[in-house]
This record gives sequence, C-alpha cells and structure tokens, in this order.
Amino acid sequence: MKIGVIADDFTGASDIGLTLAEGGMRVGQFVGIPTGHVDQDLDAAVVALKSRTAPVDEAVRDSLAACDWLLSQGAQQIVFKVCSTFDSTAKGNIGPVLDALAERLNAPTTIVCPAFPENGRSVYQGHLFVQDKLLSESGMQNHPLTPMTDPDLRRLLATQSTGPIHHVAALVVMQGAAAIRSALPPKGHTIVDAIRDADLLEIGKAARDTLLLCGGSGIALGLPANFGFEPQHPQWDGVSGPGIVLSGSCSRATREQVARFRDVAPHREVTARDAVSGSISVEELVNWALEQKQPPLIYSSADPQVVRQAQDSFGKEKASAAIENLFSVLSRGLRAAGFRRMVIAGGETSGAVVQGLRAQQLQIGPRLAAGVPMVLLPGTPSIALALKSGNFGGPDFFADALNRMERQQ
Ligand SMILES: Nc1ncnc2c1ncn2[C@@H]1O[C@H](COP(=O)(O)OP(=O)(O)O)[C@@H](O)[C@H]1O
Ligand SMILES: O=C(O)[C@@H](O)C(=O)COP(=O)(O)O
Repeated sequence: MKIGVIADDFTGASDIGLTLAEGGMRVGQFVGIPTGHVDQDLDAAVVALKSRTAPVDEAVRDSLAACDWLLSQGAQQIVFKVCSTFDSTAKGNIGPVLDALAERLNAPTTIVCPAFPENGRSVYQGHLFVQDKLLSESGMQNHPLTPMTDPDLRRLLATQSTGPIHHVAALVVMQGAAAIRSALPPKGHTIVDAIRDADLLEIGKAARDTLLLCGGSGIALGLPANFGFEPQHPQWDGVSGPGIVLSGSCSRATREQVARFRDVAPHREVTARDAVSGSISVEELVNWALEQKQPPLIYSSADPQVVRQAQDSFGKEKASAAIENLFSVLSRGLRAAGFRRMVIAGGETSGAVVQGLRAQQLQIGPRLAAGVPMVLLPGTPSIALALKSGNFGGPDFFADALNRMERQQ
C-alpha cells in the first residue's frame, strides 16, 4: 500500500476515495479501524471514522489507531482527510489530531490545504473561501454541529494546535513544486494556498517526501502520480432494486436539493421532536416507503432557525444523536425491506447509516458529482450508496444519483 487516509467522516472518506481512484489507484474504503491484515492488493486505503464531532480524546485515540493500522499495512504516506470547509468544533478536532499524528509519525512538517476548487473551495492568503464568500459568510456559520465563524485558517488552526502555524502564499504556489518545497519551513504545520487544481497538483508534487498531509480531497489530486499511477475512470454498473433518499443534512445545497426533490417525489419529514420523543416508528416509515410507486425522500433537513429552536429545546447533541440514530435504524429496516439504492445526504448522517448497515468495507465506483462517488456495499444482495456531503451536488442531485445508481437492463 502506498497511501493511507484517515477520514474524519464518511462522506469525506468516499470523496477522497474517488480522487485516489480517479488518480489510478486501487482503493479500499474501510468503515472504522479494521482488525488484522487486509488480504487485498490495494494501493490506497481510506479508514472512515466518525471523529469530526467526537470528543477530542476519542478523535485522537481513533485517528492514531487508524494511523497505526495503515502503517502496519505498508502505507508510505498518511493523509488526514478533513472537510473542505475545515469543519471543526470549538475544541478541535483538526488541530489535536494533526498534532498527535505528526508526533506518532515523527513528521516535523505537515502541509495543510482544504482547497477543493471544483466545488468552489479555495484558500487564498490563508483564508478559506466557498465560491465568492468567505467561509464565515458561506452558510457554514449556521452549521448545526460545527459552525464556522473564522475564515482565517492560520488563526483557526493556531487555536487548536500546539505547534507553530506557517503559511505559503498563492504567489509562491504558482511558481510550482520546487518553490513550494523550498518555502516549507522545517517544523510545524503550514497552510498552503490553492485556488486551482493546477495548484493542488504542484502541492502534490512538492509533497512527494512529506509523510503527513491534511486537507480536503483536493490535497490528494497530485499524490497518485508520485507513485507512478495514471488517471482512470472507475467503472461499474449500478444495482437493481428500489431506491430512497435519506437526508439529515441541513446545509444550504442539501436544503435546495430537498426542496427540488419534494416537488417530484413522495416525501416525509421527520422533525427533531419526532426523533427525540420516539413518537415516530421506524416500522411505519419503512411501510410508508414500501407503498410508494417511485423512490421517496425521508428528511429532517431544516432551515437554521428551525434547527436552532430544536437545539434550544432538546440540546444540540441530543437532537443530533436522536436524528442520526433514527436514520441508522431506519436504514437497516429499509435494507431488510428490499431497498437497494440509497442516497444519503450529510456526513454525520452517512456515518450513522453506514454504521447502521454494519458495513465494513465499501468499494468506490464512478463519480455521481464532484466529490461524490457511487459506492457499493458488497453482499447478497449488494447495496449501492451515495454518501453526499452536505454542500455537494447540483440541485437535482437526488433524482440524478438514483437514476445513475440503477443498473440498466
Ligand atoms: N431538524 C434538525 N434539527 C436539529 N438537528 C438536525 C436536524 N436535522 C438534522 N440534524 C442534525 O444535523 C447534523 C447534520 O450534519 P451532517 O449529517 O454531517 O450534514 P452536513 O453534511 O450538511 O454537515 C446531524 O447530526 C443531524 O442529525
Ligand atoms: O471535503 C468535503 O467538503 C467533504 O468531503 C466533507 O467532508 C463534507 O462533510 P459534510 O458536509 O459534513 O458532509
């Protein structure tokens, strides 16, 4: 194995899995830390954790365990995959995990860059932009679990990390890999600007001998070529069987996708109150879904003021956990009822569903949208999943993805 990835959520794991697969690597996506040796010829392994919003100690412990496992499988370079909007709580977890990984790997210097230009995320002068808005004005300031109110990544990481934080500016990056390499200080974490894929490719080249990198999936764009891999398009047909959309993301893009899909598909809303009080039965939701003539939508996605009210009434963690648990149990019921194509919106929500389905390993398929591959949960029968990050995908993503996931007869 050449590259080992520790992803702090499940949508992020399939996002970077796609980048590496499109870079020509054989990639395995693992749900949690595998035990034992993986008897497969993999070029890259992505360990998906649900550590983004976990308590700091737990996130550090799990990330180190994932790192140890990846090293034991022969990984030569480690990527800590975080969100392209650098999602973190007030306590971390990006800084503490990065510090711990750097220490474990004895990596004096790390490159940090969450840019993902294809999805509108760029880093300029150390600041993170989403399209033409600073991170803190992009809608991410209202995220239910990780509100992002500081767009200056140097300042943000400095509050989370014990090490010195440096910066390599876009003008240096545009001079290419050699200039980037010589601008990297010998110690500490360095935020590197990137506004184009070309910048990320040069950062990738510059990182050939860097043990530890941290970023969105864009940070992996240039890495497969360092090991001699050439771009490819992952292929496989979809699966046959009923489809459904489960949406627990309250991000802007998802709310638009929910609104669009509600116009054309049967839909049921699950409120935070329903989930916390347990007044809604999973069995009843599954039966309702089975009665529909076309793929339905079950969603808790709500506007920021509704989420705020729910959090004020029930507590942030309690509301989130109750909704995630509902989707987790529901996904199991849906599989038992015969559903074979599932589009899941939201990183935490995807984590809950994939854990609910007791998945251990997922196969990365072709891209459905930038950062969103079709993934296969092998079994008899297999299930096709789309784990969609909250802010990824166009307005008609749900309908498009369900169609693309269906095997053509
Ligand atoms: N109506 C709601 N009220 C409160 N919290 C909600 C509601 N709907 C979803 N949530 C919670 O918000 C979080 C959304 O996070 P996530 O699934 O990662 O979406 P995204 O990918 O957009 O960040 C989840 O923990 C989810 O359970
Ligand atoms: O890098 C990204 O933006 C995604 O891969 C990701 O991690 C998104 O997380 P969610 O928005 O919580 O799904």
